[in-house]
Amino acid sequence: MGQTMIEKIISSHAGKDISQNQIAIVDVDMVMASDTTAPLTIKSFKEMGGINVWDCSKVVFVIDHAAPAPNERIANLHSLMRDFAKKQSIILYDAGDGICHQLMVENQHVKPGQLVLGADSHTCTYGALGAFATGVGSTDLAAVLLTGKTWIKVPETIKIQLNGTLQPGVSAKDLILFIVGHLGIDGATYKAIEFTGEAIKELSLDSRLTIANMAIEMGAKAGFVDTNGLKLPYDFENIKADDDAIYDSVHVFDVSQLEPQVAIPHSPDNVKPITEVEGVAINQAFLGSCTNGRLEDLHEAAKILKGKKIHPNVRMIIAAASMDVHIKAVQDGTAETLMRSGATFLPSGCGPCVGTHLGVPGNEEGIISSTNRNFRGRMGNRNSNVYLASPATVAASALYGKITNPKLLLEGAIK
Ligand SMILES: CC(C)[C@H](C(=O)O)[C@@H](O)C(=O)O
Ligand code: SF4
Repeated sequence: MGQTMIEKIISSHAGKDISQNQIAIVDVDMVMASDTTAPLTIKSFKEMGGINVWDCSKVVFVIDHAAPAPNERIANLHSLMRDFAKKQSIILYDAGDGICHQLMVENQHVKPGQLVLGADSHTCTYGALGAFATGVGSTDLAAVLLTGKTWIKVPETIKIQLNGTLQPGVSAKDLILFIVGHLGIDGATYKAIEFTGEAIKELSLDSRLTIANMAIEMGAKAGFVDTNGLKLPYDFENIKADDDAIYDSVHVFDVSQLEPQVAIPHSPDNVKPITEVEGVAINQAFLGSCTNGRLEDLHEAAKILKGKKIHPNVRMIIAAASMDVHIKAVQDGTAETLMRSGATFLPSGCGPCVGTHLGVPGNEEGIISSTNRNFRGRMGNRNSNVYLASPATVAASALYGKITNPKLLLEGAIK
C-alpha cells in the first residue's frame, strides 16, 4: 500500500512499515526543550530515576522564552537548566542566542527525513525541512531523555495543494493564514498536513518555515512541506509520497489572486482578507517570533520602511529569530534602516510573542504582529487586541498607524 511522506519517515524510525492509526515505537533523532519546559523535564527525568541522558549529542536546551531573565524566579530556572546542561554535556543555547526553533534549523540540529521531538508546540516548524517534528509535554520528553524512544500514533494526512504564484507584497504568512482560516483551529486535530504544489516549490527556506510553523494552529500533529525545490547548504534526499498514498482529505487552492490576510482578535483562524480590516488603528507593531523573525522577514519590512518614519502613535518592536539573523541584518544595513524608521530592537528571543515580558500592550490597544497566536491575553494583556499578519503588513501598518495593505504601497497606489 502507498505511503504518505509522514508514514515513510515514521516507518524508517520504527524499523518496519507502519501505516496511519497504528501505534509505532520509534527512535528519536533529536530533542529540544526551552526555558518554559526544560525545568519540568529535568524534574521528571530525575523522578524517573534518570542519571545520564541517552545521548548527550542529541539533546538541545534553549533559554529563549523569557530571556534575559525578567525576574528572580525565572533566573533560577535558567540556572537549573545551565547546571543540568553542563553536567550532562548537552547542547545549551543561552539568553540572546535566539528562538529555539530557529536555532534548531540554523545549526543543523534537524535534517530532512529525521524524527524530532520538542517540548514546545511549534516544534512542527521543522516540517519545513521535510522532517517529522512534533511537540510533546515535558514529562514525555523526560522519558525520551532516558530511552531515546517514544511512541506515536501515526497520523492521517491532509494534503494541501497550492497552485499558482503569489503576487508581490503577498507572502508565505498570508498563505498560511488563509489556510488556517479555511481549515479552522481544530481542522487538523491529530492529523499531519502535507503542503505541496507549485506555489510551495518556489518558496525559500525562511518562507517554508513560516508555513510549517502554523500547522499547530490547526491542531495538527505535524506539518510537512514538500522538499521539492527546497535549497539547503548540504545535499539531502527528497522524500516523496507514493502516488497511491491514502489521504484523509485533499484541498486544492489557486493562490494567484490571494490578497494579504489578517487574523483578527482573538483567534488565529479568525482570518479576513486585508480589505475587510484596513484602517483599524494600531499602537504597537511587533516583528519577530519563530513564525516571522528571519532575515527574509526583516528585509520585507525594511523594503517598506526605508527612508520613512513610522507613525507617531506606533511603537515598533523587532526581535530577530536568532543572534545570527540579527548580525546579518546589521551587516547588510537592514537593522539601521529599521532603526532609523523608528523601530526598537530587542534581544533575539521570543520577546513579546508569549507575553512573559518586553512589549506588553496597554488596555484597548491595537497590535499588529507577525507571530502565530492572538488568543485573548497572549501578549500579556487580556484587554488588548492582537492582529496577526505578514512582516510586510506589519511594516505598512506601523507606517500609517492603521492596518494597511502593503501591496498598495509596493504598487505605488499609496505613498
Ligand atoms: C510556552 C510554550 C510552552 C509555548 C508552546 O508550547 O508553544 C509557547 O512557545 C507558545 O508559542 O505558546
Ligand atoms: S516565538 Fe512565540 S510561538 Fe515561537 S516558540 Fe517563542 S513563544 Fe512560542
